[in-house]
Amino acid sequence: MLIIGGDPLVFCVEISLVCGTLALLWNNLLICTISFPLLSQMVLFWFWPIQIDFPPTDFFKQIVHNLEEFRNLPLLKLWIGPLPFVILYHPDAVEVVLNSSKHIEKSFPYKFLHPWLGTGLLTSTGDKWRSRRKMITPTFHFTILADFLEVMNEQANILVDKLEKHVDKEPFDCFLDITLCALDIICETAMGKNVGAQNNRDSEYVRAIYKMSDLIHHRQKSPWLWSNLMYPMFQEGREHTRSLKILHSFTDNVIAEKVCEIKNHTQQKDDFDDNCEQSGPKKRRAFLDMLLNTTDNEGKKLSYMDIREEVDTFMFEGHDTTAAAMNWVIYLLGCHPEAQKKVHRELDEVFGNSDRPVTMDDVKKLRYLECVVKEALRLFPSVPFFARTTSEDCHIRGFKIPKATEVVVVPYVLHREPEIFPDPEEFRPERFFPENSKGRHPYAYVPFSAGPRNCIGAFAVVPTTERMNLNGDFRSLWLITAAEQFLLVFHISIVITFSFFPWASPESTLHPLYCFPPYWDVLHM
Ligand code: HEM
Repeated sequence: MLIIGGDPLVFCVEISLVCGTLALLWNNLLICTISFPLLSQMVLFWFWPIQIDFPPTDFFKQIVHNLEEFRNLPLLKLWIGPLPFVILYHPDAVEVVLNSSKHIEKSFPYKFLHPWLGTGLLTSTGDKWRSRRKMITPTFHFTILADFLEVMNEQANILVDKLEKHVDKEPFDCFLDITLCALDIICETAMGKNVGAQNNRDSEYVRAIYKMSDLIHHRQKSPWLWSNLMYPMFQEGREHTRSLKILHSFTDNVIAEKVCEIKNHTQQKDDFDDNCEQSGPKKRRAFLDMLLNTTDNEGKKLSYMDIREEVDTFMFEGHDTTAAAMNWVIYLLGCHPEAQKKVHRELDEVFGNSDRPVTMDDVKKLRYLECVVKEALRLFPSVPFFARTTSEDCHIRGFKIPKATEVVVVPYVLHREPEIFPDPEEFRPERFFPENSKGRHPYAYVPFSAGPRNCIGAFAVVPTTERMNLNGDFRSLWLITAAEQFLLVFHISIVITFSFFPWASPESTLHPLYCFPPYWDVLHM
């Protein structure tokens, strides 16, 4: 009945979950792995190609729905096509994987990022990942981030000017405006190139980034698109090749320009040094400048392809996540006028009537706003799930998980554990006040992942990964993460502007026309 009347994936997921659960109750994950895949695969392979093409919203909604239903079970397993995934949604389970320096290998679906991102920091593994992480970490030093603040201020001003045009007018969808602002910031900080996406939303590069993200997401959940040989035969595969060309030639040009610029600059500096003392305005350095100068332990520089894969990785990881988070923060403040009022009060205390640029000191003083950002990332983590392949046998919540198992951490569900976050669906920034976060399980809140392979954007101002794991234990605002700073600066501008809007005033809530990242919206219907 379910197959005929409903969605075959739901049916398969449910069969797998029930079977998996029974096997787990018998305390033997392997029985489950061996006994049931045939049934699930048969159904999936017969029906998937016809019916799995439902929107990403439904796909995610189904997974979350099932996890909520079985939350009280120690572990769950989900089949995606021929692949079984062990799902982790309890802090003890998440800790085993994230805290380990062994389980650093990314899961199979990350392979579809390789044509675009190569094996950069996000997708690499083993020694390559270790040495890259060591090389790149210093470029996220606090002082370097302070330089980037200037770019954030400039771009945030452009955004505010755009938003001001809507004051006292009809409600509108601000999702794209905010996303383009995030994109401009990452382009300038990562590559030192102003792409002007905010003023030209139709740029070929911008369109290619979005197309590529959609294509990869779709391919990850469509087993018939997995073969590299077959993929180009599909319309999607051809679009993939086209977008890839645009993205790579853009990065190629930027790197070539940069190399040229550095050569000229070195030449000019040598000539200049020969004649007199150096003076003039300080040149802003981008992540790319640093990559071009970075060396490994043996003093070897990164190759051209190494640099390109890292620039592409940071372009992708650095803007999508922050854009989603900013949008959610604004939405939640619009829905919670009391919290919005408090943010306003705090901004007034720090800025008064001034419209000067935001400084690092200002950011440190905005304690309530920081809690708002954290609570938004709890409810709507920008990376709602991420996955690893286990590198050795391990034990999770009493079960033996064999080497090479695909495991998925689902922060969206983890962050809703009612024993740790009572009334989990409620937006309560107070949860992150220092006095309320004492003693919280260190792996109960992981919007930036955690452990040695956490988000490098979050790692920046925290001296050790272990300290970063103490999520919620932010005794000093020096521990604000890089990614959060990025969000806060935007946020200040946005809140100021939005306060002019009748529908976002403390007395009202955001208009329903407001649009969200696609994978979340149906969850509230
Ligand atoms: C709200 C903002 C952000 C959130 C919520 C976030 C979240 C995450 C998460 C969950 C991961 C782990 C992904 C996985 O294991 O597959 C990750 C990894 C990563 N993030 Fe972020 N991120 C944010 C901003 C940034 C920014 C601004 C940058 C760079 C400018 C960045 C660069 C990276 C990189 C390079 C990795 C891979 C790290 C590694 O594997 O060693 N992220 N991020």
